[in-house]
Amino acid sequence: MKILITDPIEESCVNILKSEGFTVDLKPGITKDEIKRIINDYVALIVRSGTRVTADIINEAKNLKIIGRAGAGVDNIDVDAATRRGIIVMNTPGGNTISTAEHTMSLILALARNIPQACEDLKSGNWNRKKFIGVELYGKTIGIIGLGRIGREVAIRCKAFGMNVIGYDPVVSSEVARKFGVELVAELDEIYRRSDFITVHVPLNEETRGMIGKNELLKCKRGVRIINCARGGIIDEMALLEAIESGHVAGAALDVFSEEPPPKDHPLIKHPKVIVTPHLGAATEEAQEKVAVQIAQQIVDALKERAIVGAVNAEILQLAMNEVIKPYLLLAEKIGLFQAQILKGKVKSVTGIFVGEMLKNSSQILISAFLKGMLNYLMSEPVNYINAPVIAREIGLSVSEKVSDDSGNYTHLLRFEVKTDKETKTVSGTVFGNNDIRIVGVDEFHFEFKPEGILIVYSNIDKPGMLASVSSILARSEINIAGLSLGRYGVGQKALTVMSVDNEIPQNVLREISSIDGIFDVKIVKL
Ligand SMILES: NC(=O)C1=CN([C@@H]2O[C@H](COP(=O)(O)OP(=O)(O)OC[C@H]3O[C@@H](n4cnc5c(N)ncnc54)[C@H](O)[C@@H]3O)[C@@H](O)[C@H]2O)C=CC1
Ligand SMILES: O=C(O)C(=O)COP(=O)(O)O
Repeated sequence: MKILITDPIEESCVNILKSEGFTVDLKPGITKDEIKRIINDYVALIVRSGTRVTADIINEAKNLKIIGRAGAGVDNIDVDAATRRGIIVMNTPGGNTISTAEHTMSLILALARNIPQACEDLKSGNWNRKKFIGVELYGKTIGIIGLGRIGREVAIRCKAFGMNVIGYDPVVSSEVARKFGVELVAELDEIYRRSDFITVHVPLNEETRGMIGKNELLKCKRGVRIINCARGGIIDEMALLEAIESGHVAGAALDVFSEEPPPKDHPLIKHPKVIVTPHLGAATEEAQEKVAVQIAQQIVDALKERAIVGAVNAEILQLAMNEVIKPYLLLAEKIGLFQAQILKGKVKSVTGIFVGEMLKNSSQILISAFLKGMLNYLMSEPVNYINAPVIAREIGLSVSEKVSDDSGNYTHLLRFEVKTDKETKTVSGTVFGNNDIRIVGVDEFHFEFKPEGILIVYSNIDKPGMLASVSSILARSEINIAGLSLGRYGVGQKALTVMSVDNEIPQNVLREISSIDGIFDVKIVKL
């Protein structure tokens, strides 16, 4: 199996992958066209922020299973396109947290004391002590937007400088924020209104793109200093330039830019009140070693199906590695495949009904497993746990779940109800022992059969001779019956028969069985 790496990465990443038996092609600086030309050969792609993994690359990658980001931000990867194709996207959060927090502190201090400007001035032969008078951090208020891994480490360090730290993050509680010395505010406006320094530590996404623009900057205190060590594009660059030129913003420190590398004559970068670094937040020996090792180990674990760590679009996959859940996933998939082959009409909706705490807690992945089984049969493109819900949505399938206490005496029971434009069909199953999967109900009929191999499924009137007629046709064609399961209402009423056979059923045999009086809806099901 081959792995492609398209950005510079520490050697330890390559060494780990090779020691686990993978072939690794390290091609930093490779062009997009070249990636598109060769990507089909690879099962995994590893990038940093330099490679834009766009939908057109992803669509060429027929064998790709994982896109690994050696770092935190995945905004350079089209995660939706990857999910649609069933490709895992994973990052290595935490590996570069400290380095980025320390870089943020370096920028805050450098900005407060005009260090880059003073350094450049002195190197060009001047001795200007007055020109570079700065401000103290002590006693100033810093507003931290985004109190995740990096935001929190920045908060701890700002506290050590005697700053008053306020923060905004919709998913963090006041209690948690207080542990890091942060006063949580309810509105971003309060950050703008109160802060002497503002630093952003949020991911770049549709919600955060341009979140600090002209209006937000106007809400800030006059003389505010702004730091961006997260992503270019979160702060509107032109609005920031205008606010600095007008004197409303005293200065900015930027590690990241909306276009990287930025254009040569970027007016914001050239501005004397702006200090810049070329995306160096994670550029330390320690961070690079950590993210290189982490991404290599995560990819090995995922490709060898040992564990899924760091997946940003497939959190539920971790459950698929759980030995107790595994047989239920196989069962759900087989029920999906079974339903797809016996249903009449166009599928409109699927409802998963779960009995037992363990199954209720795993409902999402069980539904994905069912959809995987059903959609792989109905559609020509490959469907897996990751893209199954997306594809279901695309084709207008309504998917829901219910919990049930109607266990039919089973501790754990899965039931999938599928509605088409012609009928509703419900199939249930359970697992005996550790991994003996069984279908135990089809509609109102109770059964017990193993969902595997070739099955003949038919409805019939429950009267003498039905089974003998079918078995004599099969015997004549030298088809061996391996198992039999009958479900019926009562004598003389409608019944359902599931017969497992050892050989393929030729069309003429199928026609002959279908023509028996009292037998109808004959289906061959392959599981
Ligand atoms: N300059 C550099 O080299 C580096 C930059 N980064 C950037 O920093 C970002 C943050 O990294 P981590 O702290 O590790 O991520 P994280 O996921 O631990 O934290 C992000 C936080 O932002 C919060 N958030 C999301 N949307 C928000 C919004 N609209 N308003 C306020 N808060 C919001 C989240 O709730 C979360 O707590 C990354 O996404 C990446 O883009 C990360 C590492 C290095
Ligand atoms: O991890 C992140 O989000 C970063 O921005 C670091 O980027 P890099 O891996 O240094 O290109």
